[in-house]
Amino acid sequence: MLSYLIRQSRLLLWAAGLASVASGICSVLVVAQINAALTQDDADRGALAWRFAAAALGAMLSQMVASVMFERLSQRAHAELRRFISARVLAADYRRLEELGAPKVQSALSEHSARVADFFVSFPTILVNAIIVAGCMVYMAWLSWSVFAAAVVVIGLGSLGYHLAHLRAIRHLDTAAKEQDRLFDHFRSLVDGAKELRLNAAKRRHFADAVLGDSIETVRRERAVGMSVFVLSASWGNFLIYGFIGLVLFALVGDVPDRVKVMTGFALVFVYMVAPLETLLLCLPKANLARVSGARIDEITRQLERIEPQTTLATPAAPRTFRSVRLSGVGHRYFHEGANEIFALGPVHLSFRPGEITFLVGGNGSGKTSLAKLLAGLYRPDRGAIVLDGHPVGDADRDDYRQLFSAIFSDFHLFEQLLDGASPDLDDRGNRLLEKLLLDGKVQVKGGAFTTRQLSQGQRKRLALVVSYLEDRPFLVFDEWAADQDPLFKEVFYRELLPELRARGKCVLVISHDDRYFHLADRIVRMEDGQVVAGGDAPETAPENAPENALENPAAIAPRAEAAGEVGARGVGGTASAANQAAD
Ligand SMILES: Nc1ncnc2c1ncn2[C@@H]1O[C@H](COP(=O)(O)OP(=O)(O)OP(=O)(O)O)[C@@H](O)[C@H]1O
Repeated sequence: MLSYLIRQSRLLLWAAGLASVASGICSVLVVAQINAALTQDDADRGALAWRFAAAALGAMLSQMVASVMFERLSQRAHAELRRFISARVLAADYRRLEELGAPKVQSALSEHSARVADFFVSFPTILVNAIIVAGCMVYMAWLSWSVFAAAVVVIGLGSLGYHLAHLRAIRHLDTAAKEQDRLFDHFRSLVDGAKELRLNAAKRRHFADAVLGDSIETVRRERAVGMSVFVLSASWGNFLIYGFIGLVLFALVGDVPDRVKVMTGFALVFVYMVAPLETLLLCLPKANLARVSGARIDEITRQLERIEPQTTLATPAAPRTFRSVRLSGVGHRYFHEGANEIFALGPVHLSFRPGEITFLVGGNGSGKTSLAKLLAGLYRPDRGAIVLDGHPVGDADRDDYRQLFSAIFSDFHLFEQLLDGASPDLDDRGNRLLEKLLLDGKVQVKGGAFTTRQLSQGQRKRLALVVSYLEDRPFLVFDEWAADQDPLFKEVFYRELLPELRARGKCVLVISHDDRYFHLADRIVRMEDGQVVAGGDAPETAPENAPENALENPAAIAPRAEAAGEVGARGVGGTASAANQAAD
């Protein structure tokens, strides 16, 4: 990731790097002028003063340019990373995203990207100080080769110690980065579970001490150990420098010519070099943290690798239609790592056609929502195929296929904006629907956005229904939509809205536990333990040669529902309407 960003900003990085090099060189020149002024009696002091002033000015200007450029690089890297991760998340296979979980994505978007961006801010510090140290070395070599050779040995030893320490530190920083993803999950629980934590003091204490506390502590401990190792190795480097100054002053500089100049030069250079070297050694861990974070982002985004190309349909595309959607032996498996068990859904054989209302019923955990996700193309089938108008839906066209659907799952999300592209009558249509759903006193659509989302759960679900209506897709999926509605609105939903959708030719899949309304369905599909036990197509009647519109042959459907013991399961069209009237 880091190398990708570096490649992306190569030009700017080069320019900023050159400015840093210039700043480093100017700083060394300043020291050289100081040394000359201190030790050369016969020097032209006027020329020396000019050179000193030029070097100081050059150091300041190049430092300014480099810092501004690196700041821009850092901001650009941060934005680039956020765009890159968001794009990966948007394009990711939904199931993979579900498996990865929100906290990891959150931590990649926030902390890890901030660390990587930080690297670009610390980069000039590293570069400038590295140049100063290198320049000082060159100056020392110019003063005396033999002493310089000794300096190289000392610095070599320091670097070796630093490298060994570095390997150890990285291990701890890695552990901290992984634990931090879990910590983000706990942070979410702090807010999402606020009610539960307030209602149960023992649970709150356990969460604070054992769960959240442990996680915070692990991150603290691992990061503290990792960073301490770095800091200790920096101090070891410092000690080597002081040792070396002593060695030069009291042992190495023998009777060389210009003894005073060499000794003063070395002492001056070393004292001058201590601060940059120290900064360098302290900044390197930041670069390593950035590397660890970059690797973590890589790992997270690799798991989000896109499998399917995204649709090229423009957002306000005309609503598509379909003649039939058939699940032909489709199946999906969840592997539960902790419990080491598998939940297997299917193989399911089911057909859907426009103008048909199907109720999907069954006990908790029987697989209704999973089947709805499979049907809507959110999950790739592990087996079998989804056949749209006689053509199997593959990876290449699954995103297109999904555009047939509008779904309200129980964990639905309400966006503030309707996100339906600019449409002059969007507000009007939205407000008319709000009126129809008795929400006009609470919320309005203005400028393509809801004026508020601070509503009760049932009201929020009605807002989601408004969004669904506005999307005007041919296939609607309602996952226990009515569960949070009051009896009055349940009536409106089952007896008015659903028939109205059917009359408009919509295909509707309703997941429901409201058995008093089951008789209003055209067909009831029952699930048990991941299998369709009633209302599905028989595998042998599923193939392509089944009548394209089974609605023309309601008898083909009704007996299956009845066979499943669904009291009141009806045929479709006129039959259902008559049944409804009778029930009313
Ligand atoms: N995101 C998931 N990750 C792993 N396993 C899952 C996931 N969602 C569901 N499952 C598994 O699939 C089974 C069926 O879940 P599903 O939500 O499809 O049932 P459901 O019939 O809709 O239940 P309910 O009526 O309670 O909403 C669950 O028992 C669970 O083991």
